[in-house]
Amino acid sequence: MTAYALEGQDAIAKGATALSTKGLQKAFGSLPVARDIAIDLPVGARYALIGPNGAGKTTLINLITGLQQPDAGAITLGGEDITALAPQDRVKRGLARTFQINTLFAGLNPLEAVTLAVCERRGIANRFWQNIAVNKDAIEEAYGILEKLKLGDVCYQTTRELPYGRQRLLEIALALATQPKVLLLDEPAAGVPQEESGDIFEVVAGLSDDLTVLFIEHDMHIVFRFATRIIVLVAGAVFTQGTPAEIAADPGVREVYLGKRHHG
Ligand SMILES: Nc1ncnc2c1ncn2[C@@H]1O[C@H](COP(=O)(O)OP(=O)(O)OP(=O)(O)O)[C@@H](O)[C@H]1O
Repeated sequence: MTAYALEGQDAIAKGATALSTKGLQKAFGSLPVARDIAIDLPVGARYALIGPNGAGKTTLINLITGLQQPDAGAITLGGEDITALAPQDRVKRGLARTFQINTLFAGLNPLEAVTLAVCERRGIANRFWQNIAVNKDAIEEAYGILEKLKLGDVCYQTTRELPYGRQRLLEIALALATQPKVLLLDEPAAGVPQEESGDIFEVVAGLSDDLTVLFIEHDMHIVFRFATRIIVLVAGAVFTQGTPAEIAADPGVREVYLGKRHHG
């Protein structure tokens, strides 16, 4: 076996599909919210998922992460079928999403919070409070993540005192502590002043080429600036997908947004 093949067992090869869904179906009572959804995200993608309110964007993320179970269809991560796995087992295999920082993390500083998340991944979280010195490697890894997220300069400040945009970046840092291959971001700049939301996406765009990112965003300026490809969801189904230029020129997409315009 070549060295490349050995590496490939753990890393998803470049040019390969990182995440895909096939025939994904979900209904809440009589309301179908996922209708035969088939998407493929190649390794290193920076894809946007857009669509009018209630189109089913968050539901699709919930189905992919395992927070909700599909009625039919399959989800594969790096070629492995993960449809039946619990959310935490999907995280272990390299699927991460962001969550709003909880009150525990708000009282810590970013270095403590991300170190704790790194220790959790390494299975040494119970030692975290006992002897910080034994966690030197974890602290270094956490600091490296914070630097990537441009949070190195505030790593000792209490999280709840950080500007909101920086708290949102910390949420991404916490997700990166799980060493994901695929990162799902549901409106990562929500609540951040519009002039600062580009900074968050700038940081996301600059993350490793090996990391695959799918983000939901309502601000079309941001979507067209940062997405390499756009998937348009309407009424639970993929309406169309394409490059930003293709989507911008698509009269059908324009109609969806102008006809039912809620955002940007
Ligand atoms: N747990 C649930 N039970 C019943 N209906 C739900 C549930 N979650 C979502 N829905 C409904 O499913 C539809 C899709 O919701 P979803 O949040 O996935 O849309 P969205 O595209 O993310 O919307 P938005 O842009 O407003 O966040 C909506 O009509 C919503 O009211």
